Amino acid sequence: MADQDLNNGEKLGFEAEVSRLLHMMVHSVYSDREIFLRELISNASDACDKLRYEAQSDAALMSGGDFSIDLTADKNEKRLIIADNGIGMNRDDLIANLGTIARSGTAGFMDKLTGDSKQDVQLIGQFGVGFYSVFMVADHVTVTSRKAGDTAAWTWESTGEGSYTVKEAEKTEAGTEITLTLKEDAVEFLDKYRLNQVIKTYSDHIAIPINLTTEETTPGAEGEDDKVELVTETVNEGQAIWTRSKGDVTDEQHEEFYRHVSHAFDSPAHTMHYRVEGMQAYSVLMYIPTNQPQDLFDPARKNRVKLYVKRVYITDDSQDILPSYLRFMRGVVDSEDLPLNVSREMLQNNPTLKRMSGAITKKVLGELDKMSEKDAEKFETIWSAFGAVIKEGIYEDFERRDQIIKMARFKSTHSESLTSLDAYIDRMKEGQESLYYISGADVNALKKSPQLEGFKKKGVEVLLLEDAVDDFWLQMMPQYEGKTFKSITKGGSDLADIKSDSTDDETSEDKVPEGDLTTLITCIKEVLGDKVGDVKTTDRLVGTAACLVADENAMDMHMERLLKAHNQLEDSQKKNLEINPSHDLIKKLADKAKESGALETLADPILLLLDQATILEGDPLDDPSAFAKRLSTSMANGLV
Ligand SMILES: Nc1ncnc2c1ncn2[C@@H]1O[C@H](COP(=O)(O)OP(=O)(O)OP(=O)(O)O)[C@@H](O)[C@H]1O
Repeated sequence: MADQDLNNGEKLGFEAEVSRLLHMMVHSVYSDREIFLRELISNASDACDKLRYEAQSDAALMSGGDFSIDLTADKNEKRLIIADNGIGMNRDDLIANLGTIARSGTAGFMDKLTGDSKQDVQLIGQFGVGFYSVFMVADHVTVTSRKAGDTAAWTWESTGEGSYTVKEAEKTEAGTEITLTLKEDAVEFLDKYRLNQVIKTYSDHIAIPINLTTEETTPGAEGEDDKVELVTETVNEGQAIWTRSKGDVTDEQHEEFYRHVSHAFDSPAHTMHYRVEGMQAYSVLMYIPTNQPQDLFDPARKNRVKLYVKRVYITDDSQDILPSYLRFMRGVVDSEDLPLNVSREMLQNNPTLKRMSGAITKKVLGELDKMSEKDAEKFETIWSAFGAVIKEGIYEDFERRDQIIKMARFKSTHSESLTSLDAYIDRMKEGQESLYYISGADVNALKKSPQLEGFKKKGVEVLLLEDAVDDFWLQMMPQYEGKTFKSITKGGSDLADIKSDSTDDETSEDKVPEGDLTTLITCIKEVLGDKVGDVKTTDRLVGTAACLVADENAMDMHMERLLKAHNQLEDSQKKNLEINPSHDLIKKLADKAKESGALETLADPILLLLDQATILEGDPLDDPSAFAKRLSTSMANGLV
């Protein structure tokens, strides 16, 4: 609710979520309060980048000279001022940016709050809370800003308690000046050495000079007052980190730059820092994160790598720098060849960018490939976080699909660790022609699938595919190294041709004789009618009497479920019921099927057989109450 303030400003309430957040900032004790400075400097640097870009097409916007971030510590007033000559904010920007939760990092933070303030406060480090973190150290904050190109300036002011005011102000140049009146227990952030240390730790990589002005006192001579002077020094290197040579950048600097550039709070799992010269010239400083970024599975599948041209920031929204299946990468690509005045629109289908993108993609995949051989453990960690996304490349990058599938890792019944397809092939059994897999969203459920029983018994390895994308790339790539992928939930799994590990196999088993089986199958078909496609015997079951499988030429059952869930498929295809001729229940049914009146006595048990196979698939029953009745009758009969 807006209302007129005494100073003629407009008083506005924070969005409810912001109030909640600010309450935490004001009242909780967080040990790493110094991060507020990182946030403010990072925002100031982004603001300068934005103005530099805008000024490419409108030089008049650049009225303030070279970019810099200027910090002034005023011990008397207990004030710390952070000023930049970047893009600035108008009144609406101030309200939208400093009155609501607009950024995903802060939203992620809010989502994770538990209500236990001790626990919650630790999340600040993991998610960051942007500008609002200033209220950990300041009890009063003013932000005076003038947007480049505007003449009006505005001051935003708050104590972090429920509301803020916005009023017109005077400011001679575009940019933003933030004044923090520090809390009693935060005056350490006025000390030159402390400020130096914080800036060096978190912001050394910032490509704009960060100047620090502090008061320096020199003792006066006998009878004279001490001399107090203002001293300004530039604290950071001020050189874009990606233009430094590889050996000059420490791990800590990479970590800080990664956090700045990706707005993330984990550490990079892998760093790629290199420069290309020749036909094309560009620098790359990219990171593979440790944790999955929040927007990883957003349908927009957006890239976040920032594009610079000759050190000038252009965009972080170019979908042409890397293919979507590498959208987890974070960092910077700085081209020497693109024109400086390139507009974001011009980047689409730009041949220079395309060539660069192709080369960078090749390099990323090459690096992953190398890592998969030389540092399997690190590769598996990265694959576990991003494999599901990289596999999209098998589906959509025809040129690199072979390379991606070769490096892909999968869960399997062989062991707890991941396997490559090459390693799977090395372990294939004599007589095994296909690469067997089962797909579904939950690996633990997959491991219990009845269809696996026969494979386990024969020691035949089955890949457990748990990512939705698996069903899609399998359509594009039905074979690997001349071997066909076969779903074990489909017919034709030809287990009989594979030599078994165990000796107590097939022969010793007393199965239902062929003739009796034929009678039983006829009976089952009669009872089930068109509820199933076909009824067959199978050797894929051991402890289970019957299961449902898709026809050999039909769509895999998991794929069908996925498509139905997305309304892309209406009718399911009929499944085949496969029965286990070694199972006691099937033996008993086969005996009964020979008697007269079998159709009537076996109707309920046969329907139950189908019901339980349906339940095992995790599918709902068509008629649960009929199932309950059948089950009760059967149990009652059994108990007599
Ligand atoms: N010095 C500044 N100059 C211009 N705009 C600013 C400045 N500081 C903040 N802003 C604006 O306020 C917004 C919110 O800032 P905040 O630090 O809360 O989050 P953020 O910077 O968007 O996210 P992150 O902290 O992940 O970088 C920024 O996106 C920016 O638009």
